[in-house]
Formats: sequence, C-alpha cells, structure tokens
Amino acid sequence: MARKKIALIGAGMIGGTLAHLAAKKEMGDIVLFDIAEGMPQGKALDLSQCGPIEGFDANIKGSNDYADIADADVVIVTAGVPRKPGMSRDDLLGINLKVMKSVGEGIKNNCPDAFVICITNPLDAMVWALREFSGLPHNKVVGMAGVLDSARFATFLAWEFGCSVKDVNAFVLGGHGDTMVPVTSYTTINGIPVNDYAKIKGVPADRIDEIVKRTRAGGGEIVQLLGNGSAYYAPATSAIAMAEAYLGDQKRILPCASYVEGKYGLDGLYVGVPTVIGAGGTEEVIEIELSDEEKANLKVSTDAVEELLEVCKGLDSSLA
Ligand SMILES: NC(=O)c1ccc[n+]([C@@H]2O[C@H](COP(=O)([O-])OP(=O)(O)OC[C@H]3O[C@@H](n4cnc5c(N)ncnc54)[C@H](O)[C@@H]3O)[C@@H](O)[C@H]2O)c1
Ligand SMILES: O=C(O)C[C@H](O)C(=O)O
Repeated sequence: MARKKIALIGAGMIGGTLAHLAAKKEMGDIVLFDIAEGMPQGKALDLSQCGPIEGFDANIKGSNDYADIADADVVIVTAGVPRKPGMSRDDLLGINLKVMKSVGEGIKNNCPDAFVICITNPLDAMVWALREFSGLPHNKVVGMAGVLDSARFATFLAWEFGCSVKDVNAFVLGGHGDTMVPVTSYTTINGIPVNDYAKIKGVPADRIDEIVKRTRAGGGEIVQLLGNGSAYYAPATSAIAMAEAYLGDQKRILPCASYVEGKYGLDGLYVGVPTVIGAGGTEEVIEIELSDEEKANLKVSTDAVEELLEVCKGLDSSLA
C-alpha cells in the first residue's frame, strides 16, 4: 500500500514542527509548501537528515509549487502571519484572508479529496473562508483550536492539583478568541467533576475561575513571552492528533472548529464544538447540554465569530 501524503501549507514555526512530528510518527510522506523560496527546501533537507538518527522512513520535500501537493490525503494549513505582542488574533484577518484565498485555490486544484485542517488565525473565520474558497465539502475542512485550548486548560488544572495531566479531561468550546468557553461542567479529573475535585483538594472556586481566565488568554501569554511569533509546539501537536484521528478512522471526540448547522442554535458557522473525527472527516457534531450561563457565554463567543464573517464578506465580495 502506498504511503499516505501529508501536505503542510506554510513552512514556518508550526509547519516545520508539524513536519517533524509527522515524520517521527511515520504518518506518510510530507510536502512542506511555502511561498518563501528556499526555506521549505532547507527545512525539508534538515528534517530528512533526522531520519537516520531517529530511525524514521518518510520522504520530506520542500516546495514552492502547488503541483507538489497533488493527491495529498491530509492538508494542514498554517500559511499566513502570526500576531505580535499587543495585537489580537482578529488584527490578522485582512492579511490572512488573502492568504486563505490562494491556499483554498491551491487545494481545490490539486487535492480536492483531502482532509484539510486549518490553523491560521483568526481561526474560526479563516477556516470558514478556506472552506468557501476551496469549495470542499464541510465535513472535509476543520479548524484546530479546541484541542489546544483544552490542553492548556488541562495543563493549568494539573499544575493546580498537583496531579498527572493524563488524568485531566478538559473541555473548551466556542471561538478561538478571548471569549472562548472553558466548560468546567464537562471537565473531569479521571471522571471526578473538576469543581468536586477542587472541594476535595481544598482549592477555592475563585482559583478555578482564575485558571479559566488564564486559559482564555493562553495564546496571548505565550505571544507576550516570545516577543516575536506565537505558540507552535502545542498547536502542531494538536493538529497531528486530529490528522491521526482521520487517517486511523479513530472516531475520536475532539473539540474542533467544525461546521455547525442546526445544533447549538447555529445556522452555518465554523466554531469550536465536540466533533467525531474518523475516515469521513468531521463525521458528527455532538450537542451537549449546557447550563444557562454556559449557553450565554457560548452565544457571546459565536456572535464574535459571526461579526468576523461579516468583515470577511466586506473584504472579499466572492464570500458575500
Ligand atoms: N489555531 C490555533 O490554535 C493557532 C495556534 C498557533 C498559531 N496559529 C496561527 O497559525 C499561523 C501560523 O503560525 P506560525 O507560527 O507557523 O507562523 P510563521 O510566520 O512561522 O509561519 C507562517 C508561514 O506562512 C508562510 N506564508 C505566508 N503567506 C503564504 C501563502 N500565501 N502561501 C503559503 N505560505 C505562506 C510564511 O512564509 C511563513 O513561513 C498564524 O496565523 C498563527 O496566528 C493558530
Ligand atoms: O495566540 C495566538 O496568536 C496563537 C494561537 O492562536 C494560540 O492560541 O496560541
């Protein structure tokens, strides 16, 4: 059986990390595409030379030609610009929307059967625009954010409780902005609801509130510390988990920016919701019971995404 083909559009910080992870896991052969000339080729050479040391078999090719992504099984998109300290993700919309247009056309023309994972920010608007520009079915285009945001929430909770991160099952819904909704009612420490566990451990409720706030601002905290660019290790790891769920038909339930029509009172929007990922792409959006407060918070978050879509439509008339 031929190896799977993974196309990475954008060979920057996340793209390079994705290539390394995918090669180490022998997920398939890899094409690292970027508009910057030489850089993807240089990274591909460097990464290929990890093979003999790490013992992986994967062909890694750097490219500036969309023809090289032909027939890819999975495409992960990080093309565009990251924010700088003081900026919001939404400030990237104008420039990254144009990038999504060229990437969407590249995918449509070369690998229309691929499963496409978008990472570029502002995430929920960009995955929507990428789907529109590519014309792929909604179940084959998804955004990565909830896996990352949930991992941040889990990390902070594990630190607070002094427990293993492996035992924390944290859940973040909504748009990938400061209004995202960490859902404590579905967050457990090995099955024990987080608020109950906090009582057992004597952790005051306001500490959990602080962790929720820190999670919401988790991307910005790293942007501020790095000074130039944004997080890349955990974002790449998150997208790889989603790609593995698709390639392995794992039917994992992951929080992803999926197309939601009808559920959660939404009418055709990409936003973070629990999603079954298997060989059919995003096979199902799971609608969970939320408290009135959680519903209200989700509404604030989805309204913010809807506003961004209006801005996209204003900037590019083909989206209107
Ligand atoms: N969804 C998330 O949770 C999440 C997490 C982290 C970062 N991000 C976003 O991911 C994006 C990439 O982050 P990064 O750290 O890898 O940035 P980066 O600057 O290191 O890499 C981006 C790459 O995209 C390339 N590029 C620009 N325009 C292109 C085009 N038209 N076609 C192909 N390539 C193009 C650039 O040359 C660059 O190499 C940013 O928008 C960032 O905000 C999202
Ligand atoms: O915060 C950013 O700008 C990058 C990304 O969205 C993140 O959450 O790390």
